[in-house]
Amino acid sequence: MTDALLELNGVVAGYGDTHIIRNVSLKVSKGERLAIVGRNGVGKTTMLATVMGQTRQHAGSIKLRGVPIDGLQAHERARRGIGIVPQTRDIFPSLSVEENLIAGMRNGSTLDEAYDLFPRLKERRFNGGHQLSGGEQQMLSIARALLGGPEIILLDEPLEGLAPVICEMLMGVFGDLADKGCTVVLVEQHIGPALSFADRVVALDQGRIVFEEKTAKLANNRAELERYIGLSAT
Ligand SMILES: Nc1ncnc2c1ncn2[C@@H]1O[C@H](COP(=O)(O)OP(=O)(O)OP(=O)(O)O)[C@@H](O)[C@H]1O
Repeated sequence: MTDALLELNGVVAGYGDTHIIRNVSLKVSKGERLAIVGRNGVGKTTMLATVMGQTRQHAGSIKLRGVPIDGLQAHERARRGIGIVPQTRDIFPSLSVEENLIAGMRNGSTLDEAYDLFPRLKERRFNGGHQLSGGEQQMLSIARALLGGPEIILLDEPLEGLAPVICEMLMGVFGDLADKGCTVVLVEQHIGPALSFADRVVALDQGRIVFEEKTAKLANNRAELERYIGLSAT
């Protein structure tokens, strides 16, 4: 038995024969808010994709609630409770907002859940995905993932390219989700919001975890974290 909701042990993964994720071991507890940070190209997206079963896993194991999920297809992992909001958002441009949402529905979820969360999507429900602003597309991608009823949600740079007011609103939504017991893994370049949101931060460099700390205890080693991410943590 394990108290980790998600557990990676010695995971090596990449695309084809390449090794991008190198010997990563990480436990994520139920209800935890985890931030994953790191410079461009260090493997953050690949790590989330590996959890989702979208890369080639060369070694190690991934468990959800103590049960190995290695070898499962992405849709099977989704059915077991892992949701992802990819950096590319991956909405269907030719479908309406409502059709995009219906594509993500599972477990008796309703459209109203999405519309209560993002009233803007209700106003735009008959518009095509391609007609949405960047912020609306991100709302749609998040709402669609949530309609799958995930127990853990992986968010890949959800604030990228969005106006500050939208970023603030989305961070509020992620906070509410976590307060309701959903485990949230947030990959973020905006280190300030990531650290205010998270209970724990992990930094990646060249596919390895090089730093791990509870955010409440960061005061003493924040400079070390900043060295790894190469950004001012503001
Ligand atoms: N589909 C792919 N096929 C082959 N290599 C890939 C693929 N996607 C990413 N890579 C490579 O994997 C490495 C890690 O990329 P990844 O996107 O995981 O990094 P990241 O930390 O998320 O970067 P960013 O912050 O820019 O999104 C990079 O060298 C990238 O070129």
